Amino acid sequence: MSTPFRVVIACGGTGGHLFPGLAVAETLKQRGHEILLIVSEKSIDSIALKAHPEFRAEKLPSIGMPSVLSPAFVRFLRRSWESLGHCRDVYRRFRPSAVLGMGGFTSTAPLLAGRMQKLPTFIHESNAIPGRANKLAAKFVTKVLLGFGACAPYFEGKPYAVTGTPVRKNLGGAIPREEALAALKLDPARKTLLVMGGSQGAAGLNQAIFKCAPLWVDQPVQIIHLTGDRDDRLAAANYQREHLLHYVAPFHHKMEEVYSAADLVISRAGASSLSELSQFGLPSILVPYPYATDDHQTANAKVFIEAGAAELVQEAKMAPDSFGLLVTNLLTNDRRREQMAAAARAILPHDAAGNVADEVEKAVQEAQTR
Ligand SMILES: CC(=O)N[C@H]1[C@@H](OP(=O)(O)OP(=O)(O)OC[C@H]2O[C@@H](n3ccc(=O)[nH]c3=O)[C@H](O)[C@@H]2O)O[C@H](CO)[C@@H](O)[C@@H]1O
Repeated sequence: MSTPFRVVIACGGTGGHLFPGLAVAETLKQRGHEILLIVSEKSIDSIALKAHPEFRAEKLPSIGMPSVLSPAFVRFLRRSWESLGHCRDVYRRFRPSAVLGMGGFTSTAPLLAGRMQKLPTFIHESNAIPGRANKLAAKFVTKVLLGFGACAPYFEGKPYAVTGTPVRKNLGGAIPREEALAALKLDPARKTLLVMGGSQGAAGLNQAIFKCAPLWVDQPVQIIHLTGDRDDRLAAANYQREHLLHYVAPFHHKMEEVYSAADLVISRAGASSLSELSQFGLPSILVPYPYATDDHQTANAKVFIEAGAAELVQEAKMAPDSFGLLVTNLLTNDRRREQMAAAARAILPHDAAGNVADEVEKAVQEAQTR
């Protein structure tokens, strides 16, 4: 246990930065440290923070970096400069001992201000291909923390540690399968297929699954489909017509229920989803979001494929017959699913939030004894 100190965590802009950042904040707070969150002016940040009144937070006017040739680039520079000044003011009062940036351009000014004060500074990159803001910040931070070891070559020559991507704390642990199925009003005698997009669903994936559904009708299969905002009614109507037992929701809050009920998962390959599949030890078929920056979801998925934890299917190649057959083959092959589940469990470091907190504590202790 280290002497309490103050940490800035810059984690605004998207759920992908916010939720892992909040998980680290909770862990550091439990260890007695004081936290200041720096977020963006976006509404998602304010909504997420409402659930965490225990943390102080500052908002920054940073925006994403446009092309250097775009007229918006001047505005970007002005806002970044204002953000840097604001961070320096805030640090004068808060007196942090370390700064952690979870990615995105809301992190850049806080990290730079930390660097100017010669504090230990960290970025966390949750994807297998880094985002632009992290590539830029890597040039001046003390250490890079990674969700996937596969990302390390992008930060050549830089000290790094593979911590995993922190999973939000309000995600409970596994519950007994029967209990989870009862909560979802599903049948314990059937195999359960869980279909999920990212935090906002996945329209393309939904359509592809609807086309496959008729193939599973005569089998002891049921489906949990988390559709996102738009397709829930369509999904329920589809499965009713096919007489396929189902639980459909646009968004499910108690993800531990659906993970504990599932025998096989069809999912996008976002960093948090993959961390959770590893934590719950679930076999999966990964269908990367085709328009993700630099196709980073395919790179994320490949980590699972190479470890034998998942199958990869690109959305454009999701032909109903072959995809339906792949699902059936996996659902009827218990041994293969068990092997995939064991591989999923072993693939990522668990307690990622604890690992990130350890790195921060270690660096602050070193800085204090110097
Ligand atoms: C489309 C896109 O570019 N997505 C990116 C976005 O993640 P995005 O937020 O889309 O996806 P993630 O897989 O990282 O996270 C999804 C989260 O939503 C939760 N969930 C989902 C469905 C539901 O009904 N209930 C629920 O709680 C999951 O438990 C998980 O915690 O940022 C990630 C981190 O940079 C990237 O890896 C993703 O590629």
